[in-house]
Amino acid sequence: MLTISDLVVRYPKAEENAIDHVSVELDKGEFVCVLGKSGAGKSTFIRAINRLQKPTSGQISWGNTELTNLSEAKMRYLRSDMVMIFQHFNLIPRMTVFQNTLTGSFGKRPPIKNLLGIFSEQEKERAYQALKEVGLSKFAHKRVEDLSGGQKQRVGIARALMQDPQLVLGDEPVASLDPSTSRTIFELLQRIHQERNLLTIINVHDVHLAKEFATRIIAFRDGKLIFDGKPDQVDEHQFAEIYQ
Ligand SMILES: Nc1ncnc2c1ncn2[C@@H]1O[C@H](COP(=O)(O)OP(=O)(O)OP(=O)(O)O)[C@@H](O)[C@H]1O
Repeated sequence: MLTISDLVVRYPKAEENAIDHVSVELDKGEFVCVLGKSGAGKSTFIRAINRLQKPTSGQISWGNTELTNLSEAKMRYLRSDMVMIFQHFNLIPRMTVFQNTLTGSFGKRPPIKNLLGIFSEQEKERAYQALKEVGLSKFAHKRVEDLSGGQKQRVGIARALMQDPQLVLGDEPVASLDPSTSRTIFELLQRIHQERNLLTIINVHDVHLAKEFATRIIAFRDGKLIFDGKPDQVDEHQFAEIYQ
């Protein structure tokens, strides 16, 4: 269970809170899509959960662990429970698909092994397995820079699977992809979500995708949580409220 209590994020020198006293509980098994117009606070919300953005006040708890005051070392370990899938993939373009996937195991290994690039047979096997899961086995030894956007995002997902995550965060993971590829990526995320019984939280601009794939939708406006409900409750009236 992810429990967010009275969360505030204010950026330095900003006059308004980017996240303004938000409380919400999200549970395993839920596929949550986060809606809101540009600047509403979606990305800040997602980034505060894994502390890429430090909260100004309030609490975020994952299970029994309170995240907001955790030391960086402990957070680093815990973060490996959580994975982030980014809009621009955050891959290393000149490295192969396989090498990029292996980097997903970094969080739980001694830094020296990461630095030297030493991986066990078991880790390599897991990377091949992750690539199989996202349908990229054939591309394992291709350089990432030679892939399409959708394929790159699959590498991002394979890298995430290497961490054996409990919580998947997506910061607009399909914003750079065409509609058909976006749908395929959502199908993949949904399959992984269901097979592993995860908590998945994804920012998305496309309301149709959110309504089709989410089990729950939350929406922000000016940093405030203004909607929390089932996808079929996002009707024309709600749509106008969210995007006005
Ligand atoms: N690094 C930053 N420094 C200062 N202000 C920021 C920073 N990042 C975001 N903001 C501000 O915080 C608010 C929320 O931004 P955020 O990126 O979370 O919105 P968003 O809903 O994800 O928008 P988009 O859909 O355009 O990505 C906005 O007013 C934005 O200008």
